[in-house]
Amino acid sequence: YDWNVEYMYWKPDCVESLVMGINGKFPGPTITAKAGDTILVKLTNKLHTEGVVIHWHGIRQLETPWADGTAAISQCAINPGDTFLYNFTVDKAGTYFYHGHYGMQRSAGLYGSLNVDVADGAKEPFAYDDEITILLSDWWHQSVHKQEVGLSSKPFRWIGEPQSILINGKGQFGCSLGGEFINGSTKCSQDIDEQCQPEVFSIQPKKKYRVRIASTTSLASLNFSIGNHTMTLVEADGNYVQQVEVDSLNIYSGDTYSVLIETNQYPSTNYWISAYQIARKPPHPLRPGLTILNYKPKAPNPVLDAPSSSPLPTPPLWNDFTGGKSFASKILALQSDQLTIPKPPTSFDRRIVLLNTQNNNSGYIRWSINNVSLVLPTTPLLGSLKYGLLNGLDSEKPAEDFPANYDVMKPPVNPNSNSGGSVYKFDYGITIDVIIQNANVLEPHTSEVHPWHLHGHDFWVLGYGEGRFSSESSNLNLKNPPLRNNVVLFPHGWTAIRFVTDNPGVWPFHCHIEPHLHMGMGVVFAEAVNRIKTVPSGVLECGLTAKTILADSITSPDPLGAPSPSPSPGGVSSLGPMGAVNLIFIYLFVLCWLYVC
Ligand SMILES: O=C1O[C@H]([C@@H](O)CO)C(O)=C1O
Repeated sequence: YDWNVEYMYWKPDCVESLVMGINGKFPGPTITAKAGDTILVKLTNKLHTEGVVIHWHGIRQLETPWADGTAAISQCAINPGDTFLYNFTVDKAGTYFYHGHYGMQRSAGLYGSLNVDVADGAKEPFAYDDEITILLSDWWHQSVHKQEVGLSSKPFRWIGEPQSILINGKGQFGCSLGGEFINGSTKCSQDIDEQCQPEVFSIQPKKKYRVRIASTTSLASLNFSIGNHTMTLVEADGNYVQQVEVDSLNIYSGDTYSVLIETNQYPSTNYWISAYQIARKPPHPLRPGLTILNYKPKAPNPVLDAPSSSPLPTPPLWNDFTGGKSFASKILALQSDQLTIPKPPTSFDRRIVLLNTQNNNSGYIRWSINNVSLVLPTTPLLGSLKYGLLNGLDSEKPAEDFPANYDVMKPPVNPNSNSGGSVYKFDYGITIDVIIQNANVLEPHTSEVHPWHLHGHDFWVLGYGEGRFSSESSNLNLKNPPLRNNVVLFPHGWTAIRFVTDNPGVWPFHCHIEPHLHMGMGVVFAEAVNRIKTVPSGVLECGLTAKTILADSITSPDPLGAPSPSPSPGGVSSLGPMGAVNLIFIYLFVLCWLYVC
């Protein structure tokens, strides 16, 4: 793929805004691949004054940790005008997406779908005739730059709830397709702009469809449903799950699912596809993302024909966390004789408890993990760790637990926290348990939902619980825990996950809510960095690593160390031509010295 990232005027929800698009499109193009394929994306930064990177959400980047697309962690941001080549393998079939991972560029619209089919000759554990892809997002009229400044200002300015929920990049602000069914809402007029006309999903009757659904929302958690169509859940985050029938899905930012539907309903009616905001109090009147499922051959005008649809699905109560937990507990690993579904090791080698707190550092509102609010360094951590550049790293070792007397049900007694790069170092081949522990925010009796996402891995979700985690009394599921890369943390509760450190790299683990990560809600796992062999030129030529690489002359032939326009596919050795010359020189010198002695 040859992609240009640029700002464009666009009307995602019928209101003109600046949107970050790819090749003049918003959302970016859908990538469709087969398991085992190599993906090459030549990304040119056409933003005039900002760097850019793209993260391939859910792709583990086996042996290509430098292609994970996290600015200041796995690579230097690509400068305006520069081109960078992402070169990685999609090793496993599933539903994924990609998005910006620098500042709040995901919220600016830098995202698209990434679907991986099974390799030729391989079979999914379910059958379907065709598929549709749905990418959910949320949209603000305030630019992400204003949002970012507000979040780091004193006094703090919160971004508020989204103006619109988008389905495949389209929403309607100030009106609703389902206007007559939503208290206080008005129906959209016919002549809404093409850029915000809902995408109608037209399907053939009497077939089985796979619906791939991913959420790249900045903030919103969503309840997704398709009117009159029961959904059979078959995949979560690129892993097969036990088939279970549901009427709706609770989908948090960073989650992906596949469901199967039978198109067995009366074909002359249209059916609503709806995404209602949950887990945070939504605005009034409700502003769900809406579109329609339509049976061919009748091709509807979505605005005119929406009222002739079956009844609009009713939203759940936004704070129905009991329903949310019941849905989460239905997601279990598929048990299969035909497929090898990895089981978790029965015990762990190291357990890390991560307390999530909201803090007030002299009027600056931050989120912290074990009292450290993540601030990324200017040199990518992959480089500082690989080359042992201590100046690029925090000397402070992050805490593995939090004080026994901390009351997770109350606001913090001391709301102050520290800032830094919270890097946990892991040896190769050990089993890590992480307990993500939620707490009360600064406001009494309040705790929020946080979806946590791990890069470079799938993890087993061992369980969820209320209050403070206790190793004696908290139940963990070792029998059939689902493998995922994203997991919800419920208010005032805990979530336990397990993974094995078998993928050398530097992997962020963070809240997938964009403003929360911006406010420090994450940590970094540095895993067996000594085993990372090659890093192509163009990845680390910034900050302290630029100096090291130049000084050692071990990389880019480009004397300025600027990201090379096209690193060769598969990566080039960090030992560039100059490094080889140096080695020969040292070898000759040692030989002469031995001879003289
Ligand atoms: O990070 C957040 O800040 C606000 C609020 O807690 C303080 O204004 C909010 O709702 C968040 O999720």
